[in-house]
Amino acid sequence: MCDRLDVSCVQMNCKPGDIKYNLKKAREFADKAVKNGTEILVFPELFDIGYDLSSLVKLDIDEHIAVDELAAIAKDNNMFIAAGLTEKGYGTFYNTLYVFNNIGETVLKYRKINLFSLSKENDYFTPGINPQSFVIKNIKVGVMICYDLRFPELGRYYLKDGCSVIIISSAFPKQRQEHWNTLLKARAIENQLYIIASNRVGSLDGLEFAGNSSIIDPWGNVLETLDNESEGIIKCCISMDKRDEVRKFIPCYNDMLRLEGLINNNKCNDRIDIKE
Ligand SMILES: O=C(O)CCC(=O)C(=O)O
Repeated sequence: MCDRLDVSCVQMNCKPGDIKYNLKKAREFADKAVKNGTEILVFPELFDIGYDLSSLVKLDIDEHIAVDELAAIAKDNNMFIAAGLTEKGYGTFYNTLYVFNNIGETVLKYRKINLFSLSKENDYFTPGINPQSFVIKNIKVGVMICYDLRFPELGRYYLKDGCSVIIISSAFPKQRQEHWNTLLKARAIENQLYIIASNRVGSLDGLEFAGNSSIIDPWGNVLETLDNESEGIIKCCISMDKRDEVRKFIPCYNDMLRLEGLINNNKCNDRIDIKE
């Protein structure tokens, strides 16, 4: 049983609505990543359109351009790729994270569950309803997209599902960079698993993005990170020995099960109503 994985994260500045340009850059990043032994490479949220939601109505997005090219890049470089892409459904769009394996097959399609209303994502996309995970080298990996990060319930779901890693593909704004860094660490520490988080840099219509793409271990140590403006790739070899060491040292999982039992036996009577 293999317990190590070479993971890399891309931090890029995408061109709004220019799918071909963004895919060309993706191939360049993958060509670099393969040289350092990367087994799985992660790209930011909706990086095909550079998170430019207005381009969805202007462009006749053909999902397959991005999906086919990313699958080919994965195959050509013999690596897994996780990438945030636009998915065109019947009369709707989804904000989707695709995972391709090293022979170019789609092994996972996760549709963002928590759409970000502040950016009007709800006006453009249909929300997903299923958390998703996949396995690489016997290591189970759960996935999130950007705003999902704010919901500890999803991280918990993946922990209970047996995941040792969570991949997060994002277009998280600079204005809340501290939230980003804090939430990434929190999800790693509370679930005692690895976080691999890819974010974009640059700006779109005055909205600046936070970068700070990071790889964090189950103890909450930031193993690798980037600043809030540079493009680049970070790489780490993650080890399940570290996961086991942390989980043995503080047995959060068993204590959580006990706590859940207690909570389920106590009914919550007072609910908070938030007035619109
Ligand atoms: O949670 C946030 O502050 C940002 C979320 C976001 O930008 C997104 O989900 O695209």
